[in-house]
Amino acid sequence: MRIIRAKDYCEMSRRAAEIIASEVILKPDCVLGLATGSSPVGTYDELVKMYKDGALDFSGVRTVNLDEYCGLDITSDQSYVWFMHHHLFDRVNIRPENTHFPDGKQADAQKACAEYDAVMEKTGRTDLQLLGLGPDGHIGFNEPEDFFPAGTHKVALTDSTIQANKRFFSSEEEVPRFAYTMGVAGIMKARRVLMVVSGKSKAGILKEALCGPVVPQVPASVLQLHPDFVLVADEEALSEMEGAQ
Ligand SMILES: N[C@@H]1[C@@H](O)[C@H](O)[C@@H](COP(=O)(O)O)O[C@@H]1O
Repeated sequence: MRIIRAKDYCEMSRRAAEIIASEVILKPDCVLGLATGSSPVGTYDELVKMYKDGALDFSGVRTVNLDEYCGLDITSDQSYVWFMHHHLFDRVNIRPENTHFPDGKQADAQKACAEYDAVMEKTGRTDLQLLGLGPDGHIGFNEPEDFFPAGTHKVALTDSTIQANKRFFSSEEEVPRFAYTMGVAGIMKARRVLMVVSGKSKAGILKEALCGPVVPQVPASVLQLHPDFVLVADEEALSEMEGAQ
């Protein structure tokens, strides 16, 4: 595990974007695993800046996103498809057909999950998987469980996740209760995993995930076992890990 300490959210975003950019420069047809949430927004902004400066070309890049809410139309501004278009895809020269998500509108969960696993299989091994960290230790939407779910699966969101994500909706009732998410095996098979974490509110769960036992009740703890795991976090997020690193 490598830990890159950033002063604040801005520096975290810049450092993470530099790591992603080097991937794209070295392998123009790389597969990027992408994440939603507020943590990677600054990283996407930095990538857009580099693209606009002529330093990055996304025309060969392929992407697989971690997750999608069940039931939301892709035109909904709460869907993760919309999020990715708004924050990254519509601002760079990525080909829309090279971007992939679980199909949140597919009511048949088995079909939706099998289809996404097949898409990932066809796309090939992810070169770099970007992750945020949920307040309960979730990665993607892999919520605390008694086991690590391997493949794409349907999850019931925990109350903590619903509470955390309701800020993006006009009311708590509107937060979808279910999502499709890439499984832990899908995340772990990436050649490199890059996690961005910012703020005091994540300090406790970050320490638990990276310094505590590897248990499925803290899904992010599995990252301790990844051979090329890079954490880019700001001082506030790292504040409880001092001395434990
Ligand atoms: N499914 C996403 C996760 O992939 C993300 O990591 C998490 C943290 O979000 P934030 O970065 O806003 O704290 O939010 C959502 O639940």
